[in-house]
Amino acid sequence: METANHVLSFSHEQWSALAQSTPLPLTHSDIRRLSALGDPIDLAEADAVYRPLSALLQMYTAEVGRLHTRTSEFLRVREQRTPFVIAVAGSVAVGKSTTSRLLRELLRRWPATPKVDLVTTDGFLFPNSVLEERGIMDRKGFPESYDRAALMAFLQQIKAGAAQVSAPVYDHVTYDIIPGALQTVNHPDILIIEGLNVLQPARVTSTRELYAVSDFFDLSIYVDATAEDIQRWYLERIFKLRKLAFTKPEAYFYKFAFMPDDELAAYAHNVWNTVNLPNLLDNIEPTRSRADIVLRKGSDHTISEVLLRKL
Ligand SMILES: Nc1ncnc2c1ncn2[C@@H]1O[C@H](COP(=O)(O)OP(=O)(O)O)[C@@H](O)[C@H]1O
Ligand SMILES: CC(C)(COP(=O)(O)O)[C@@H](O)C(=O)NCCC(=O)O
Repeated sequence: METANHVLSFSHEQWSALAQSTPLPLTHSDIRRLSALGDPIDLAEADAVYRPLSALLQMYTAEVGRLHTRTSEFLRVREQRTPFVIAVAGSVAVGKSTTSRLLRELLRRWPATPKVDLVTTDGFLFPNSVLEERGIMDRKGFPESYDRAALMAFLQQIKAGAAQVSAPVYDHVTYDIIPGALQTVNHPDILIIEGLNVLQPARVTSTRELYAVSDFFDLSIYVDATAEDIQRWYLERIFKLRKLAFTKPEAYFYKFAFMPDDELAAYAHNVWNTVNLPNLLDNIEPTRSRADIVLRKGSDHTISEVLLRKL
């Protein structure tokens, strides 16, 4: 017997057709702002695919807002609504940051949600000194490389409705946490939290409580692609970074700035095969089915399929 499917699937064509009936087409000033992000985003794709997605996310936040008003009346409480938290998960180099920055800009355009913040979970990695002490410097990005309790506490504060909640900051140039640096989030309408491991299931703690960071999400998105495509994007990104970030003397990878192409490619293949691919297969991909929305990308970064859980 065929099992019933709890997921709706839209092809690129079906999904982009929704753009025709979606409000807020991109204006010249939106295009200027999106271009200023510096991401290689195809603006026609942003308008056709990500704009309907932002409309759908907007619908979810508006409905939760209505539920908040009605339940507050029923309970006779006067609590301010908490930020709507959207998680963005997926492999290293699948395009989580690019997708999150684009969604942040598109969501900000809606009158009900002008304040959208983005936090990446790399700020919750343990500093390199701790990773070295624990002998897990080559496990950066694996679940054990994060200060999960600090991430939980951050999200718990956000969903408590606290003002001024701070997160540590990671620097991809120095490849480490910036000592003392903080990103402060001040009660946004929407918070996007982006990272490899945000959909990890609950673990038993020393107090024997089961907890998962996803307990504090209102909605989650998994960005998906084949491991072969992601590996290529990872390599291409390293070559792009060599021309930019790696040339800074303070860069952790400064030694790579002048490395011959074949040596840099060999290094990147090695990191992919020994770190990022095993992390994808063992820890990240198994969480895909927990997401509310899956964005499946084709080899040219276009969204080939959108999968949504049925309501
Ligand atoms: N929609 C897109 N169109 C073109 N290139 C993209 C797109 N999304 C991501 N990329 C490129 O793919 C690489 C990985 O994307 P990035 O957002 O940095 O991944 P992640 O945050 O998942 O590590 C980068 O070089 C980025 O410029
Ligand atoms: C910093 C990252 C762990 C990503 O962190 P995230 O924001 O997804 O929590 C990753 O980009 C990374 O640097 N991984 C280490 C292996 C590598 O150098 O590719």
